[in-house]
Amino acid sequence: MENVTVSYRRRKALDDVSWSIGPGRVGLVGPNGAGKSTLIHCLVGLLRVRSGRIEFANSGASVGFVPQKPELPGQLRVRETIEYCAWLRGVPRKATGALADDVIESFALEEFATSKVRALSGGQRQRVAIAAAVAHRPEVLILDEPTAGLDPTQRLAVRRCIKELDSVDCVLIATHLVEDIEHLCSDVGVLNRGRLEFTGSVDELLARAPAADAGVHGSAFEEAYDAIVNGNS
Ligand SMILES: Nc1ncnc2c1ncn2[C@@H]1O[C@H](COP(=O)(O)OP(=O)(O)OP(=O)(O)O)[C@@H](O)[C@H]1O
Repeated sequence: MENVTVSYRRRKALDDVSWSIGPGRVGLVGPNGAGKSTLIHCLVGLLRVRSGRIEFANSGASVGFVPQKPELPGQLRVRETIEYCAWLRGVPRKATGALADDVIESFALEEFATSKVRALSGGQRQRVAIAAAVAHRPEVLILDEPTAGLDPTQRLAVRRCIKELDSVDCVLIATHLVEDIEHLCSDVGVLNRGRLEFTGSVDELLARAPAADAGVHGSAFEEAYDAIVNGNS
């Protein structure tokens, strides 16, 4: 993305953001209201970019998206849901079954495959939402807060699924949880008040942690993040 600015009324939610994202798993962090969802909505086409531009390396790239609160049809069974989502993304009906079986296996969803979505726990539902978003084999996957509100065991299960996404060239993960970034991402962008204040590898971000107090109040990642967002050093 290049020089992307988005305003709601006159207030800038994204302010001249330029970022070359991926390949690999890339994190997007920032405080509440920093503009993370706005940036994601621009990438997936839910918001029209009127100032600046967004381009994918492969111009016909298919993009999968799991929003902050994925809405899945509760009355459908897990396998049907995944097939239905693949079909919605243009997969021919006769090919959806095999693709659903593939993701059900790689996400270890076999035991829920015939359960109705409304009977699933939050973590199970999130895994199904990710499986449904990748069944059509997109090159890019965008996840908005994929582990929010989950208990530690469910969080681990969701992270395991994200790590299984070998076929996806680039996964962008917006999250409040620094552990998600530490465990999943090689690169990270820090958004603050609409401005991209840091982009680089997780190691480069860690190098921003102030030496004093290291590890006393939080992890090195949290200290580095705080130094960037609040100028604390
Ligand atoms: N539809 C809208 N109309 C007006 N202002 C909006 C709208 N959507 C977002 N905003 C404002 O734009 C700014 C960025 O919001 P955004 O939701 O992108 O941030 P965020 O980083 O995703 O926040 P959070 O972490 O709380 O989800 C905020 O100040 C928000 O109040």
